[in-house]
Amino acid sequence: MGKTLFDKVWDAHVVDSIENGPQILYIDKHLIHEVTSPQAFNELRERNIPIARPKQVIATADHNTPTIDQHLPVKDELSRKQLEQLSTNCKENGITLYDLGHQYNGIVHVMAPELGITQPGMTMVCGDSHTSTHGAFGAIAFGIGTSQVAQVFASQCLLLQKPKSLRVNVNGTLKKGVYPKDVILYVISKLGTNSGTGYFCEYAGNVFEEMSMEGRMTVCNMSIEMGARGGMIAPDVTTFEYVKGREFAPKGEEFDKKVAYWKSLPSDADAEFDKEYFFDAADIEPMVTYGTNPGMGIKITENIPELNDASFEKSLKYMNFQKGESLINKPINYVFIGSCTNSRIEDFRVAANYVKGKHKASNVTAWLVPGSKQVEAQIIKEGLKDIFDEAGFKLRQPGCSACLAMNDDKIPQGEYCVSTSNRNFEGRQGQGARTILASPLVAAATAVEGKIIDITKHLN
Ligand SMILES: CC(C)[C@H](C(=O)O)[C@@H](O)C(=O)O
Ligand code: SF4
Repeated sequence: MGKTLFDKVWDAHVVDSIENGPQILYIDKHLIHEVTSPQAFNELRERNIPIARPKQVIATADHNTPTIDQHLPVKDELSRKQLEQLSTNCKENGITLYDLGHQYNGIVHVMAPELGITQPGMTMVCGDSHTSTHGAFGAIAFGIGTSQVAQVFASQCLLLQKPKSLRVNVNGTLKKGVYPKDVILYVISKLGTNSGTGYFCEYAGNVFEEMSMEGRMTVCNMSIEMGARGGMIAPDVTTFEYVKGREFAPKGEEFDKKVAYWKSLPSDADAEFDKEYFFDAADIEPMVTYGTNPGMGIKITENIPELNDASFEKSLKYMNFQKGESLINKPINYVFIGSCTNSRIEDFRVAANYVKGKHKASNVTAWLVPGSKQVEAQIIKEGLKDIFDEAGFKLRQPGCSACLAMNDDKIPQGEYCVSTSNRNFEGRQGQGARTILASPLVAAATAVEGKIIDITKHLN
């Protein structure tokens, strides 16, 4: 039987196996941020264990960072301490940190791929669930808990049980106005938030083959929202072209050698998956969520389903939505374009293309938050910032921002926010805040109209 992409990368990293038990997997890259690393650093310090391979660890500050006035001292005391702690820990242990204000700073899942740290065939971990993002390159990348962060610090390895394999196939032609975010929201709405539990997912089909790396990252990012340990897409020419020439990518002959190896990674034609799903691209439309988990999604033209289920009803109550209702024309006061799902240059191009020549609705507070300093610089360089300025939007500085209420960017109680992030859990964007997940296009259109519109009727 042939091997899957996952099998190939996994097998190449097994250091040792325990009969009928877990395996020891070598980890190529360990990404860290301020939220989930302090406890692990403390554990090592207490036990007097050095970091095994500090050069394989890369740090950034993202969750607690403010998105305005980043040149000033961080106002919030807790956040400031958290960031200072990260800086001290990195200095003491010889770990490279792209701290607040550094030209390479950004959300961990945006800056690492953009620097060429993320490469096909690697094993990558981070104490962060959306590490699945890096699977877009054909890497095995997944989030780990704090005790595992300590394990990787101490050994550059992890003790793991091999997950089962799942493949999601999407073939056909996507309609106009349908973006990678809609594809993944659609898949999760069909499969549910537990469908991937115990599995590692591969996305296959011409829809993913034709996607940019930015789009693939958006898709893999949300693998965790269907319960999967991670998601991955076979590396191809699009991947190689993206990686080529980036700061930490292999260069010259070394790059060519790597490409030859990366070409051997895609799943064999006769590889078998434990579970497989097929979707038709033509069935997908711009999506919105109406509930409090990412699986509660509908096409923007559809109505909220009418289910008799206690948790469903609780969810609608939190959102203040009715069964059978349409979200079109719902007044919206907050829009967030950002997060590790949709804060890359392409996302801002989509938003800018829509808002060009239009103006932000007066009732809307819109946060446009680039995923990294490099994305921010690119937005300015391409003139997108001017488009946003003219349309009455203000571009903020990079960070996780309103994706989760860990910094100053919080959505007020009871308000709706159309958000390009990945989670719509209760209180995720602020206590009592109500999140509607959508693509950058739907978010931009909402900001211009001050309400949700049927975007399918507004595409030129
Ligand atoms: C804070 C961090 C541990 C968390 C995660 O693991 O994903 C955050 O990034 C999130 O998106 O909820
Ligand atoms: S942007 Fe959001 S989902 Fe991504 S790492 Fe930050 S908090 Fe987590």
